[in-house]
Amino acid sequence: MEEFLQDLNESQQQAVLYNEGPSLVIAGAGSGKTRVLTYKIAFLLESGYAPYNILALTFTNKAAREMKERIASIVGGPTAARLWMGTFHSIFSRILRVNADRLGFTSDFTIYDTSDSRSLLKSIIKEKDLDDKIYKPASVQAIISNAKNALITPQAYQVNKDLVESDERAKRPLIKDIYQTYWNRCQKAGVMDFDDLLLYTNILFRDHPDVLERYRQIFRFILVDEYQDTNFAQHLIIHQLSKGHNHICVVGDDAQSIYSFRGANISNILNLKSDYPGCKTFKLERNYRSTQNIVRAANSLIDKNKEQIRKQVYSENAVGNKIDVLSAYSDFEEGYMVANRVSEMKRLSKYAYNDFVILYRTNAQSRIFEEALRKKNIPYRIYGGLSFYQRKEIKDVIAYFRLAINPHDEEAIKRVINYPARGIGDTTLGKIIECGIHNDVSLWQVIATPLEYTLPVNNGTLNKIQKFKELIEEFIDANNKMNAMDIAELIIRRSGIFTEIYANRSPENLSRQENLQELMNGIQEFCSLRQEEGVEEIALTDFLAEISLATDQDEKEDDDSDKVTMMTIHASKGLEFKNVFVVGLEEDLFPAALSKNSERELEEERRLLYVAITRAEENCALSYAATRYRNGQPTAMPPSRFLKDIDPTYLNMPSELKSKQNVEDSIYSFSSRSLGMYSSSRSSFFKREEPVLPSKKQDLPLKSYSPRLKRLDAVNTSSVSGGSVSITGLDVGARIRHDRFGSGIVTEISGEGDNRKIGVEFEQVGKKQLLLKFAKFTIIK
Ligand SMILES: Nc1ncnc2c1ncn2[C@@H]1O[C@H](COP(=O)(O)OP(=O)(O)OP(=O)(O)O)[C@@H](O)[C@H]1O
Ligand SMILES: [Mg+2]
Repeated sequence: MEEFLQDLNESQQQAVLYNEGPSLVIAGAGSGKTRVLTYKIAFLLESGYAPYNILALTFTNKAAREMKERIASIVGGPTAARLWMGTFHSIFSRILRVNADRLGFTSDFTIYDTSDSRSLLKSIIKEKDLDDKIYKPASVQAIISNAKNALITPQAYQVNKDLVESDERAKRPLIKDIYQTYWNRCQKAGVMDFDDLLLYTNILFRDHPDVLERYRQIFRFILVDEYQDTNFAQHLIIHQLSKGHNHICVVGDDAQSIYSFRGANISNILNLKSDYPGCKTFKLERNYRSTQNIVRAANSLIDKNKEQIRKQVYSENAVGNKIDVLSAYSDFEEGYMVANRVSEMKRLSKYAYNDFVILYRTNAQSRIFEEALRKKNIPYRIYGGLSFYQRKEIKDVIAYFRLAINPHDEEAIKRVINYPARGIGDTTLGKIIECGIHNDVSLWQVIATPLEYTLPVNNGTLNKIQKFKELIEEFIDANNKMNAMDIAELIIRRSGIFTEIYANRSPENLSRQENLQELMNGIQEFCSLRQEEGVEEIALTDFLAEISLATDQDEKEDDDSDKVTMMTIHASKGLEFKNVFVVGLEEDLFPAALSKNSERELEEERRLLYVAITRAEENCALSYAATRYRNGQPTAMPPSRFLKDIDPTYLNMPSELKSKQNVEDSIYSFSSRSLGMYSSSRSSFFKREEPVLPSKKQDLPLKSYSPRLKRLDAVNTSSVSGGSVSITGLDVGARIRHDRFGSGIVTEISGEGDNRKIGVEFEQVGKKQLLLKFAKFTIIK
């Protein structure tokens, strides 16, 4: 047996070694499922599979990168680099680009994020003169998204009796028309939304058997992590691709299925056996992550769910501390309690800030913790929320980027046709849209040839439209000739955004300037990484493809400085931290108010808490507040029913819950007393401040959003760039430290001038060629 398999226990080894047919590893949290998948890939490579014949799908890009690094340390970097490894969306968008013509798209299609899709739906609802209180854009979006994930196209939707009748009962009979219009508009604009990436992949494979056959030949072995959160569209893609060879291994935990609102279907894993006859199941029972108390507490919680595959999970780690239940009078106090604990634990133990995570049910809860941590000077980072690429000034610039690549992109046109202001108002835009619909062409076609489509505007307006058209054409032209960095700068300057944002130094503009700078840093970093690997010309398209598919967890991945992490529980899937705070354990928040009507949804909320608790290695605390500001009002919040689902043997309950014997009693007493207590009996230490409205983005400390900026600064001061300085001590045999690849030994130096390269054998990622002109590293003596 390969030596590296010694890192696994016996049941894990069996799962890795089994190779005679489809297999499923189903096991509780922290039992090494991801580890099994990682080692299985390494094992397949060692047994002769070529890396480009292995497809491995993960839930986030970050997870893919981490897995790749681990595999690289076993089989070497270059081999690991050639694996097909990534999220469903990133892998299948690559495949769609290559085969776009089969679907009536070009390979330059752009991608609508959730807010672009919502904005298009809003326009459509308005154009159709529908009431947006009945046809709520968010609900319509969810219905269309569900339909797409169930592989129901608009044509199929029209004739699907169940769906049509259900819409009629809900007095929204025109959803089917909205869906059809939305579909046509995306096609005209040459864009795909996130759900389309999966839907079109399915259509591609269904309608083009030769393409399916080609990818079946390529993907000789398929592995999927977190299978419990796949939806029907993903499940089917995998099923199609693995048919024939049946070389497939999926891992998952039904108790951690938490994405049903995105169409994830727990039955995909429960019914795997019927889809893959002969599928062999492996169970892993030993948890390596957490203390015994944490594992037992989590087991006792999930035990209350009816729908589940029963599992034994045990830990042989230390018994550990009980889970602390922290009771606060208010959300504000909850923030302080957690912040105080963090500093105390850090002071008393060996912990770094990185060892702490605060997990919440909804993004909005982060503000109160930010405030408390900031006051105590505790550094933190937030994942998710208003992501960097969702900020206005960034979306504006990216809209121009998108137009340089695909001028038909409707949402991008709408966003910037009059930004910065160029006298093309809403009325004119309305006419352009109408004209496009009337002639069945894209907005860009109308803009490019307004006379051909008899756009009803005066000559002054025609002139302005002409100027906008010339601007975009200039960008398209430049995009064909320039690299990503230069075209980005050209766009920012020529579009007028630069003048707009650098017009003055108002605090708002300063923050926008920093964001623009940060965007440029991001592009620069993206380019230098590729250049170091020898890719000379990096196109804007490559950068855009990369950022269009970022997930909540991916955003700040480069920031490895010492900070407390905050994120939603959804984003924490698969991760682990020494100390975990799960906050806001209150009725109507966790479980969420809407989930309380159905047992099924309540079970999903319970699984969510199971996921949260099982992120903890050493300590876990659960907190709740008796009152919370909601919709600008202090609102009484009874403690969550889930607190009583956990076996009290593993909990340190606050005395008020203990004395009442059970939480249920206290649910009632809490609601009646809490408001009075809120104002009268608070200690002065937790002085209440004015209720604060959700913080504006510029209130947030910029640093927590600027890991790239920081990183680049760090690189500039501590390392050398081979192109501009003559480097003494850089010889074959020299030891260097590279910012990203870690340390390694120079094995060769070749080339002249701009083409001068070094070959480096890195400890972690194996051999790499670096172009000296771009490479950034330090020579270690
Ligand atoms: N055989 C083993 N020996 C030592 N450590 C192990 C072993 N198996 C797993 N671990 C460690 O236990 C932790 C949990 O493993 P892993 O993340 O693979 O679990 P998982 O089942 O994927 O968890 P989750 O359900 O949360 O995704 C990791 O830190 C991993 O390195
Ligand atoms: Mg895992």
